[in-house]
Amino acid sequence: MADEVDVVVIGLGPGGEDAAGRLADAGLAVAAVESRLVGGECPYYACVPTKMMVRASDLLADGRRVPGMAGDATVRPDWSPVAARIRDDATDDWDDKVAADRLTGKGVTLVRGRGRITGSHEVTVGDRTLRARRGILINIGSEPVVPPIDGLAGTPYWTNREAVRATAAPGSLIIVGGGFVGAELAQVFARFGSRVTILEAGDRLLARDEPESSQMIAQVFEKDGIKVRTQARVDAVRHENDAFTLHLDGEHLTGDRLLVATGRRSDLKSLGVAAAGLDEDARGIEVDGRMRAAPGVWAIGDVTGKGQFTHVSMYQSAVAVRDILGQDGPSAEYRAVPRVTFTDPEIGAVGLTEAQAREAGLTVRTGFAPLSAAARGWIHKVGNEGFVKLVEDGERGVLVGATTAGPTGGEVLGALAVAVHAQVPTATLRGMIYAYPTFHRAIEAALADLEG
Ligand SMILES: Cc1cc2nc3c(=O)[nH]c(=O)nc-3n(C[C@H](O)[C@H](O)[C@H](O)COP(=O)(O)OP(=O)(O)OC[C@H]3O[C@@H](n4cnc5c(N)ncnc54)[C@H](O)[C@@H]3O)c2cc1C
Ligand SMILES: NC(=O)c1ccc[n+]([C@@H]2O[C@H](COP(=O)([O-])OP(=O)(O)OC[C@H]3O[C@@H](n4cnc5c(N)ncnc54)[C@H](O)[C@@H]3O)[C@@H](O)[C@H]2O)c1
Repeated sequence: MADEVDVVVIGLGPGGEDAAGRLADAGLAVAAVESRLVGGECPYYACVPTKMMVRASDLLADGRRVPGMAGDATVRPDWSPVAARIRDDATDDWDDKVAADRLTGKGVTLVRGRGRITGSHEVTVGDRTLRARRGILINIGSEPVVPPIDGLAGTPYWTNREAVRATAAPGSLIIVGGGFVGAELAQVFARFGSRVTILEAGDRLLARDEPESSQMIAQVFEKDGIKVRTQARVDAVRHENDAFTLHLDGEHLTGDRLLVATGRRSDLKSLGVAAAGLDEDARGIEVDGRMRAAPGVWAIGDVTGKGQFTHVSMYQSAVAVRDILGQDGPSAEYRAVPRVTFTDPEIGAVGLTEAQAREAGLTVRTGFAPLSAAARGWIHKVGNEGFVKLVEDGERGVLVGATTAGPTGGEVLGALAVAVHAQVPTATLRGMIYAYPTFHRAIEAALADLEG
């Protein structure tokens, strides 16, 4: 006999965990199905542990910046406190008891195992069938993509999941993929002493960002001793005698560890979405402004393709919960999705890049200001790489995108995320007072550049 509830949540990433709790708080009977860890990728394998790594590598970098600025310092990297902090503070040794108890404490029925949609309003987990009176909320997230490179599958390569469990910084590390994961982890391990090489198939690092961001990070990485090869095509991978050998472009490259960071995808087939009337061969699940994917089916998080970020998953959770509870509220809006690459310097970005704005047919005007030319950048001196770039819809006189790169680029982004979200006229932004001497004062200089 089937267990009857109001809502079945499949997958407990940040959004699914949040939604299950909120729906239970609202008095609904909720079953939440999770095959791995309650909380999903972010707390155990992604955002939190990698940002602990970043924090540690930033400390090393600042220590190395002391000479010539503040005296002498000798920096001797040691990975063990980083590994211990990730194991003990961030992940409880990859044990989700605290999160699971928190959820069941709200009255949610936690069902461990892989959920499969087996009919309208029906989910099967092992030999258990769950019937959802109101519907199913899908939050299955995404899995690392592993490219079909000859020999790779049989080797002990890392994805982010193994990288965060590292107990030592490898002597040498080859990273395939120069996007978010590749860039953040390349710098972390390089600053802990690993010889790092990035192999990127495209023609630049961080290809989703402005070309100026790619150019800046390439220069920073060169100073960090990171080797970058773009337009790299790995033909084969071998693992012998504890070392990886990669064959590419007629050469070979060896390394102690290999990190595959080539993007992520969602497995719709094994979820059985066809039983809910959805296309199982699609890249993701299409949702409307209320997160509805089909009658009685909602989806949130990476699987929706609206930005693979925890804040998007959480934002969509609130929208889906409102709709499931029959409450009114604004529909989802993605005009101002913020994103931060936590390299040093950080690269904050929101909305459209210049190229995307042009592709959208807008009359684009841009403004650019390097941080080094701003008083705070000059004061900061070593480590002051960065800039502010603004993308304006010239016809409407509002910003549609912005990039803030610099020592606190992710924080400076806040101001411009508000501007893009609220469509604040650039004339109004120009009339503001920007505190002296802050990094965000470079916004004023970029606005002046935009005016020409
Ligand atoms: C290395 C790395 C660093 C990142 N850093 C950041 C960052 O700094 N900031 C940021 O905003 N984002 C970051 N991200 C992205 C972020 O981790 C994800 O966007 C975020 O986890 C949201 O994903 P989600 O809610 O879609 O689900 P996920 O976190 O992917 O969780 C989905 C859950 O569903 C479960 N599941 C899947 N299928 C089934 C099934 N059939 N039955 C039962 N359970 C199932 C999985 O086990 C998993 O626990 C990072 C990602 C990576 C890889
Ligand atoms: N700070 C953050 O918010 C943060 C940090 C890490 C990850 N994330 C999220 O996780 C997602 C996944 O990150 P990611 O870095 O894996 O993906 P990504 O899409 O950012 O980058 C993948 C890169 O791999 C390259 N690539 C693909 N196949 C290749 C091949 N065979 N050889 C060489 N290069 C190849 C691509 O050209 C691309 O540049 C991101 O989309 C992001 O949303 C966010």
